[in-house]
Amino acid sequence: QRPANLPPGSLGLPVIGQSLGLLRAMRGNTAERWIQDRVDRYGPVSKLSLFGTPTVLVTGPAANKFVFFSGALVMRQPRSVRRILGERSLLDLAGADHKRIRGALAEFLKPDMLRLYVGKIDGEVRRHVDERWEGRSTVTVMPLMKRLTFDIITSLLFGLERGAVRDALAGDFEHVMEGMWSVPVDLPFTAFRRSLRASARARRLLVEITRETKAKLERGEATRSSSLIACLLSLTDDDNSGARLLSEEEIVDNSMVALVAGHDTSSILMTFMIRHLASDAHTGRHEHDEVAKDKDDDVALTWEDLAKMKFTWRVALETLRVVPPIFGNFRTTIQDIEFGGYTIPKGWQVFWTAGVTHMDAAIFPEPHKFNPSRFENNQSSSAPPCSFVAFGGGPRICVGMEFARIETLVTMHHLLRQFRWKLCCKEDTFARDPMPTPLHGLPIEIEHRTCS
Ligand code: HEM
Repeated sequence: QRPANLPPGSLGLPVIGQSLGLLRAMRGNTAERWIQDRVDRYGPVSKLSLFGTPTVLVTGPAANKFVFFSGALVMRQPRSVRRILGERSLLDLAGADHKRIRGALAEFLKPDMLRLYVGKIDGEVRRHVDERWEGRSTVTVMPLMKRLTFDIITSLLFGLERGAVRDALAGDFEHVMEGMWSVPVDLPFTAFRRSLRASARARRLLVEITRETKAKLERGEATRSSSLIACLLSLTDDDNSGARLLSEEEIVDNSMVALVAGHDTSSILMTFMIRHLASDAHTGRHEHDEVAKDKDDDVALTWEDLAKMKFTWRVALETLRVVPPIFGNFRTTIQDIEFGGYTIPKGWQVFWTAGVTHMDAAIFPEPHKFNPSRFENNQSSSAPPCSFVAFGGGPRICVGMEFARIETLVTMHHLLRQFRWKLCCKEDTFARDPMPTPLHGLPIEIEHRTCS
């Protein structure tokens, strides 16, 4: 029996609910408006039905905090995501199981390791600029940034260097994302079918890599810290039997998540930064010229150099505020739970989104104005907790946040030092598919800059 004090709103049509309305709004880039309209109509807590499950939409910092910290909510991906990425990744684990896999990922993303990555990322970015930007008058930013971030993550976390295998995997991952948020019916010509097929090919390759890595570990030719897969293979059960904790399937599922989470988000951040910087108003080129002043051109950036790029990181944070790559995400209740004076029944989804909070004028004055200085002093200290949620929050806050900072700063350094650019399209719009995708992939005209 349903509790009497359910949140206001309607569950809409059976199965479909409001899914098509939301997906249409995302493609038309009016999803923030769509959410705001619901908030205006029903308040910050309302019920609806998304992707086949009754759902409660919650907005605002207090709601974000509730979602990120409540022990009665677990992360559970929509069926489409689970079919594509796998059922056994950390995204669908809770408690100690989640902590253990997250710990393995965090081992590769902790400051000691990140410090070592800067030089390698610098090398990938330089090669990318030489091969794909140099000598051209126009480039299309979004596919280039996707490829760059994919190459960075595969080489650093999976030890997969340039060549035919990496090219094939990159091709598959272009399709993997397509059907992630869709009605999960496997029919010909649908984005969902294309995603499933691409995911199956990518998984076969990851199985091969896992087996090779296992053999290398057994022969003593690799160690736990050789790659993320080696680390996942080295996790053992708590009972000291030395038994491997994760099956091959679990290793592949978690690798799929790391690959998707580790490249698709930061590529969007860089794409939208390049879009904002086209107007030249916020480039902060000066700090990059200062960093370069004391170095030979062919010497790689260091961790210490990145610490001097404070303004550029503020531009990144402001870009993430205005266009958060992750629109929002779902949790599932494991018991009836109270929030905002309403009951959310056990088994319902809770849907948090970033946009409404990021555009709240009470937290971010003049929210439509692009103003990186609002992130001076570590974000405005007067803002309530969980106001800036582009990286989520609580125990599931993005584990790759610092990694994203490093690759973004290295990339922007080389682009800002070497080029000026302007947008080719007069109409400067984007759709969410489900990630923000600028019109035509953001073609820009570039010209070489004479560096000081
Ligand atoms: C600008 C870049 C990035 C953005 C905006 C971003 C955003 C997010 C957000 C919002 C979440 C939390 C989702 C939720 O709580 O519902 C998350 C989680 C996660 N992110 Fe990122 N991310 C970025 C880069 C990365 C990178 C580079 C990696 C890997 C190297 C990564 C790996 C992950 C993983 C594995 C999780 C799941 C953590 C968990 O459930 O414990 N992300 N990210």
